[in-house]
Amino acid sequence: MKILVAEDDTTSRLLFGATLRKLGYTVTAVENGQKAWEAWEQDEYSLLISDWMMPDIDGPQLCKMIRAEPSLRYTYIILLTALDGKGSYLEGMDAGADDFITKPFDEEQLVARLRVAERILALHKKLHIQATYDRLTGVWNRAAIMDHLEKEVGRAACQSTSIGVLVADLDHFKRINDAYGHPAGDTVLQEAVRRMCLVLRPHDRIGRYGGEEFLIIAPECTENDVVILAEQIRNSISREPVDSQSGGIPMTVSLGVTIGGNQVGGDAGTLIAAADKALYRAKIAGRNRVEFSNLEV
Ligand SMILES: Nc1nc2c(ncn2[C@@H]2O[C@H](COP(=O)(O)OP(=O)(O)OP(=O)(O)O)[C@@H](O)[C@H]2O)c(=O)[nH]1
Repeated sequence: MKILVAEDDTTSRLLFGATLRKLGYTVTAVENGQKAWEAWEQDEYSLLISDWMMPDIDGPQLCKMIRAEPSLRYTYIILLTALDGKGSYLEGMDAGADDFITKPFDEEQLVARLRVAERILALHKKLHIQATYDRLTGVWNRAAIMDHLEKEVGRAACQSTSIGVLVADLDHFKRINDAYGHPAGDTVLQEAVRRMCLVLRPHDRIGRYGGEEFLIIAPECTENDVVILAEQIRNSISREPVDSQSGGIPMTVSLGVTIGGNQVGGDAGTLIAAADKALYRAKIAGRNRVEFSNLEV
């Protein structure tokens, strides 16, 4: 676990650093709130131990700044205080701190506080995984891939780049369930994701958009690129039947694709609508195919 220590008193800072390192933690120790803020922005720290009183940015201010950031990761914050009084504890908690340690610190008390921090961080991570990933396939769930699409649309607008959006829907999936059973259908979904991931580029992202429907966001794609990527996905999926206890299960996919961003524009909703429209055409035209739709903006 990576810990950031912000403490302007040199002796106390060195002592914290040495004790935490001895306990097996990776520590970055800085001498004021501004440096702590810069370090926190640049790296991922699970825990911040910050002095209350520091020049410029003090402990509670630092807490507020960190809590104001829309970050996926949670930083557990312990404030160091020589103060003793209910008012200040509450002020620290209201600013976003999770716990306190009174200076000079007692090592056993520090270890106990770290145990609590680790427990809370583990719970937070578990909740985050449950809220972000699809349990069956392991890819992002609908909310997470939609969040990503919103961010990528914003990024494409700022940087004048294009963005490819692909909606992939397995064909006649109900028939697969009906013929081979629901557990076999689950296996097919998992294998479909594995095959799609094989052809995605490093910055492409995939999420489960519905039952047997997946949304893929492919940044910096031309119309040609996005169609090629969709064809690669289609080929990868239909290449060979999926192994199951009841024998090989043939599977195919239809894809609707579009591009937005760079000169074309479009918000998340318009992009999805265009890709959906193209998907509808692919289904009507016989499935196991790719269709492209322009944005209607
Ligand atoms: N095994 C399994 N089936 C699922 C899951 N989620 C949704 N389904 C099934 O997916 C099927 C989707 O059926 P439809 O929407 O009719 O689509 P389809 O049969 O694929 O037909 P087209 O999309 O038109 O090619 C339904 O039978 C759902 O019960 C899942 O997690 N596991």
